[in-house]
Amino acid sequence: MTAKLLEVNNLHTSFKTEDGVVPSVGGVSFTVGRGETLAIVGESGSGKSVTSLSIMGLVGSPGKVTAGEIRLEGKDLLQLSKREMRKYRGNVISMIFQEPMSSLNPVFTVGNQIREVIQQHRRMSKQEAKARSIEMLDRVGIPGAAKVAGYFPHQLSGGMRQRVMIAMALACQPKLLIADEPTTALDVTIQAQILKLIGQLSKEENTGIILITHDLGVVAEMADRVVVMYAGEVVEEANVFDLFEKPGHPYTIGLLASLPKLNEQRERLDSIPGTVPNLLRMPGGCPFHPRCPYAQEQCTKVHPDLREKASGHQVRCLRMEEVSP
Ligand SMILES: Nc1ncnc2c1ncn2[C@@H]1O[C@H](COP(=O)(O)OP(=O)(O)OP(=O)(O)O)[C@@H](O)[C@H]1O
Repeated sequence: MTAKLLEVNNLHTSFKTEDGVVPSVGGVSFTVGRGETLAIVGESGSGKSVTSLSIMGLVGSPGKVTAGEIRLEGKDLLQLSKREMRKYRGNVISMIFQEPMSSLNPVFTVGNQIREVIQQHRRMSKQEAKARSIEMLDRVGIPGAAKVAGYFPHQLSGGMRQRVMIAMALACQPKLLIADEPTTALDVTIQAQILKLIGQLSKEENTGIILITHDLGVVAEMADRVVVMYAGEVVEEANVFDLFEKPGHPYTIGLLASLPKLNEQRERLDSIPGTVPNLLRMPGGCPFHPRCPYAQEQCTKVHPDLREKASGHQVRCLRMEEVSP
């Protein structure tokens, strides 16, 4: 059997702070296949971004990956030198961030910035790389790509800047694309266009995608499989249909209840009471128990393992058998 495109095994990433060591990611495992879209969902602070930065090799001091494996086509990225990792980034693995303005350089034209990425990783003349950058701008649906290549980032709208970021991220045909809240900063119609574009380009190139979002509507639209994170751990993993139809973790059920449904008029949406725990002062037992309507005494004492609910569907809950949506 050939290795999965990406295998993350028991990843631990923590930050040293004045108050103590923050265990942001505490033993996360998942896989992404070629051409597959895996969504990682969870409230703010659940560890989604730190997981993706760990994969990119971009966790900076005071953060550190302290244990685990991140295998891309079988090769453990955590064993690569900084120099080797730079060859992977932007090339084999790319990332699209929420706010393109913070990733684009304001003093260079967008065409130059895409060309630079291409030339960093491919043996191409300046002319060839320039042509490729215009071709990429065209592919992401930017009208008048040759002209726009000469624009500076501030001359473009938010949606156009995000298209430029996608063009840049895909210019070297990465095998894995990490999209961290790629559309949160955009208005709803542009969001839909950008998501469609990412989906379409990944299908054409068989790119694996990790989509990080707290928007379950986006998950339903885009994902093949879903990982739900809570307090730095995976609490549920399932294919997108099972997750929506037969959620097994009370936290997932809470997230789904906060999703507006079509043809349903409600005064206000349900949200999960309470907040994500402070990782420095985690409650004993199951980290979700203080907010969980199913919690019993055992939940305050025993930390649950992931268990199989059905084939390909895992849940980290002691009371999984009693939980129903
Ligand atoms: N530089 C840092 N120093 C200390 N703690 C950090 C740092 N970066 C992240 N953390 C902590 O790691 C935890 C996980 O953060 P992360 O950004 O991965 O969450 P997230 O699920 O992506 O949230 P969001 O949706 O808000 O981006 C948080 O408790 C956060 O406070």
